[in-house]
Amino acid sequence: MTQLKIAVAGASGRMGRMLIETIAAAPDAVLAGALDREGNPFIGSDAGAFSGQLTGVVIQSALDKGLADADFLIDFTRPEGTLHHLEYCAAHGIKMIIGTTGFDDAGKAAIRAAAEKTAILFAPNMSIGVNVTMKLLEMAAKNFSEGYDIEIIEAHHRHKVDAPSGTALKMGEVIADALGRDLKECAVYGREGVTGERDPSTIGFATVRGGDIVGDHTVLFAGIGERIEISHKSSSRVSYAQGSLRAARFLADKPTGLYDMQDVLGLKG
Ligand SMILES: NC(=O)C1=CN([C@@H]2O[C@H](COP(=O)(O)OP(=O)(O)OC[C@H]3O[C@@H](n4cnc5c(N)ncnc54)[C@H](OP(=O)(O)O)[C@@H]3O)[C@@H](O)[C@H]2O)C=CC1
Ligand SMILES: O=C(O)C1=N[C@H](C(=O)O)C[C@H](O)C1
Repeated sequence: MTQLKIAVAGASGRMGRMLIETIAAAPDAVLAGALDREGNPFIGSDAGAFSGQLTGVVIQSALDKGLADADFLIDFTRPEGTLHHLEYCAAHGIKMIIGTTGFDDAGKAAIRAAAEKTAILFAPNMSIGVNVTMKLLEMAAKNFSEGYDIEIIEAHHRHKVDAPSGTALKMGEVIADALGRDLKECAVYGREGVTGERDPSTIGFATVRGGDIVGDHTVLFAGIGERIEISHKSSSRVSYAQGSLRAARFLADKPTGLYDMQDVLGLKG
């Protein structure tokens, strides 16, 4: 069996650690490198030290060392980190699975441009459950286009730095597209003070941050006499890591191009 040679960026982070454990347990993948940024206290440590299962792969800050043996980079870091790695991967034909959230429009454009040089899978949520939920939302939105107010509520752990979550924003885009609206024009991010009555053409977002919540998303369609809630709740980061490995398998025979988890799951169209 050909082994997928995968490096992990943000190796000491919450997702990095989970990815390293998941790769170690996968029969068709091998950890081929580990990255963290300069100054990170774990540079020079074995990437498996957190789980007590040594990998023989040392966490590096230099991209040429950390990526020397890798065909794939799985990146769950921060936008500035991912964009730095992106340039190197595009130049060296290393395929990327990008889970980082919080990109601005210029960051997203850089990812699109890099996908002309290498294969990239970019998704704000790698879990199978969330991506199937996206499809349910598309179907629901088409049927609740009149008379239902749409609100997206998300909750995450106290360490999360971006809001609303990338998943909530993607849910908003899927719903807006299904309704023929532009999310940039109809999104309302939080409310305070005398807001006036709700504009029915808007899609509202509410953010909760606290404790160790892994990631909860609910879309509320509130009508007269009834309301419908479509929810997904993550109880472990393992679903994101397993989805990322599935994404690497999907990219294995793709030389270039930009994909998302809907492509992996055959849910497009
Ligand atoms: N798509 C998906 O399915 C999921 C996406 N995410 C997203 O993944 C990202 C990471 O989440 P999480 O693991 O919880 O975060 P953590 O803060 O736990 O980990 C981030 C890692 O990236 C490193 N890092 C931070 N800034 C840079 C940089 N500029 N260059 C290189 N490395 C950097 C950190 O190093 P240091 O400690 O030195 O700062 C750390 O090792 C977030 O954007 C989150 O929203 C999370 C879960 C699922
Ligand atoms: O930061 C997190 O933890 C998560 N981030 C992603 C997002 O912003 O949607 C995915 C997941 O919800 C966990």
